[in-house]
Amino acid sequence: MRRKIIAGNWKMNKTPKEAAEFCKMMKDKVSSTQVDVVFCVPFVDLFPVLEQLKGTDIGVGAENMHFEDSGAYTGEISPLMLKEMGVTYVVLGHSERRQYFNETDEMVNKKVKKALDVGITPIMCCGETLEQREAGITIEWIRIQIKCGLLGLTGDEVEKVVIAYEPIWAIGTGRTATSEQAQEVCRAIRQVVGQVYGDAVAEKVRIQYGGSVSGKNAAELFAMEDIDGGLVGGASLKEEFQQIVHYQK
Ligand SMILES: O=C(CO)COP(=O)(O)O
Repeated sequence: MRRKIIAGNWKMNKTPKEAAEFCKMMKDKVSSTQVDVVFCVPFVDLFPVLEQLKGTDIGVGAENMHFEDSGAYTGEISPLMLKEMGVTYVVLGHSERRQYFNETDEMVNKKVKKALDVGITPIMCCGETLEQREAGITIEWIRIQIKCGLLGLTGDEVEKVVIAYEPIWAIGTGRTATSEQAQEVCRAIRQVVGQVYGDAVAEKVRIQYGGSVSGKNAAELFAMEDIDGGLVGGASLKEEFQQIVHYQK
């Protein structure tokens, strides 16, 4: 039985002070023994968030990182920096990074490998555009993203990766994929992992859905067989996040 993982992705929101206040208010409300809960936050918020969440079972993640340990990469943050701070997750290959910062599958693959090497759990994102969905090539596209993102990893490593399926047309639009649409793609992701790394690995890998997840639709989405939780944008910035974490109630 896979343990569900529900992660907030704050994106470029909350100053360090706002981050600390929010965590102080939310930490007891989103503590859960049923599911893994993670806050993925901007780099400058990591310190106050780690401070506030110390002693809780809530994980803290970054929203990106470089694939080198150090070097002449002005403005970048390295995996070793994150590791030393106590960061345990990192979102990689989010569609916003692919779209606005030209991240390629090859870069995502390097970052996923590096995160695993330093002991940070990657949350690797994939997802299709509306045009791709309408052209009927969603599954093909997702299979390519997954195969490229995981290229060169061992089965043991793949088991540790969290995969987030986020249809781009559902992000920040209020237009959630139906639970059947989300399930169909999450199932296809598990199948491709199974084909490349074997069924035992596929059974263990956790696959999240992301895209307008809310307190209202979380229970239905997370009840689907191949959906092991969510990557939550807008609703993770608000008290509503607690309804998502406690979706069973
Ligand atoms: O991109 C997302 C999470 O990474 C989803 O964002 P929303 O929940 O705001 O649609």
